[in-house]
Amino acid sequence: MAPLMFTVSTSPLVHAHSNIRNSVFMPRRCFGQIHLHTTPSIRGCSLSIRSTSSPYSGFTRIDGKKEAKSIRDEIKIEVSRMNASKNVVPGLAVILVGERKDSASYVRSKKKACESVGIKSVDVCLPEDSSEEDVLKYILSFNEDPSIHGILVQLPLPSHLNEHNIVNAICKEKDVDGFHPFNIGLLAKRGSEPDFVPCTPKGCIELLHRYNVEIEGKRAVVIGRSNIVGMPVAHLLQNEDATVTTIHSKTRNPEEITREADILIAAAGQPNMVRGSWIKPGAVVIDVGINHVQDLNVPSGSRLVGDVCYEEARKVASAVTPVPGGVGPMTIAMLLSNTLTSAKSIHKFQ
Ligand SMILES: NC(=O)C1=CN([C@@H]2O[C@H](COP(=O)(O)OP(=O)(O)OC[C@H]3O[C@@H](n4cnc5c(N)ncnc54)[C@H](OP(=O)(O)O)[C@@H]3O)[C@@H](O)[C@H]2O)C=CC1
Ligand SMILES: Nc1nc(=O)c2c([nH]1)NC[C@@H]1CN(c3ccc(C(=O)N[C@@H](CCC(=O)O)C(=O)O)cc3)C=[N+]21
Repeated sequence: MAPLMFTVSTSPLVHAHSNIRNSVFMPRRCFGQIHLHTTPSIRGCSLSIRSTSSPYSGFTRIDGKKEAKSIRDEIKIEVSRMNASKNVVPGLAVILVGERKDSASYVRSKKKACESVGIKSVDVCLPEDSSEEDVLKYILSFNEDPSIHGILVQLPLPSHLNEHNIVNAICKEKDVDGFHPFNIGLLAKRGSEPDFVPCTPKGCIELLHRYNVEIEGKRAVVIGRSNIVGMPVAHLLQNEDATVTTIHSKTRNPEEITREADILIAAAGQPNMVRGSWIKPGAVVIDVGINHVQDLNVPSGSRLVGDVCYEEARKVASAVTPVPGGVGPMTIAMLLSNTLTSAKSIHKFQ
């Protein structure tokens, strides 16, 4: 079979000149080309065995942790430049309702990330049985607070609360999650750009850009259609001229569709759902899934895995994001980026 051509760079030098101010919507120059070949299909997801060999020598592990650090470094410089010029510190308010451990852990990570770049973070932790009015009271007060430039309500909310009413109450100028219908509408509308793009989808596209993955004209398949990840990432890919197919829980024979994908984004919340045999040889795979699975070999008794069986995927794909260390850190970096953008826009600082 003739080798396929795909533009993924393996050189770390290509990451050196990123610019957070316009990086997400700006197509990047493609540096290297990798010649791909087919590999035999692989059965059985080797969950606990770390294989070191890959039949595809040009395989790239997409390092979200490293890219997120580099983005944070750029944001830190911008935050201090703004502070020096305008005497303004960007402020992010995070509202957490209830006691979900994973949500509390994400909120801690966000706080730590804010501190690392000089963004002020304000956390409000409300009890599980809070009423809609309780939550709305905080949102309306942050909407008016000039020291707050971004507001995030950690999802999922307890089931008695109406997510729609709560998310819509965040003023669109401070909607750093990009979940407000105004921003989602602009994302979906041709020829327009939202003020804020949801952080996880933005992080996925940013990784593709930073690794010089060509999107235009490619076949992209997104597994999942949620408001947080699947739907917005499909719009972003389409806005970059990919031909996009979305897979959801009612899709029949999903593996027949994923095998056509040059770019595969998995966001279903199903541990190791995407096997090696689901992947087109040479495809770029972005694993958004965050799943805790039991592992009695580790002291905590559980382990984090994605939606993609990484050990199989690395033998077929040209590039894959790991979990942890892939999309997750990028999500938080994009939240910081959106908060900085908001502060700059509110204070008219370029
Ligand atoms: N790394 C990060 O930064 C982030 C990670 N996540 C993780 O990403 C994953 C998805 O999150 P989120 O979008 O919020 O999840 P949701 O549960 O809201 O949505 C899951 C989507 O996947 C679809 N789906 C579920 N099971 C299957 C299946 N077997 N086959 C095909 N499609 C399926 C659902 O279909 P249907 O619409 O038909 O129900 C739905 O559209 C989770 O693991 C979550 O923890 C989420 C946000 C950020
Ligand atoms: N309003 C709102 N906005 C969100 O963006 C939002 C949300 N609600 N609810 C939950 C999901 C999930 N999410 C993650 C953020 C960071 C990591 C992350 O940093 N993960 C690390 C590992 C973390 C760990 O070890 O548990 C990694 O993948 O390397 C994961 C998931 C944001 N979400």
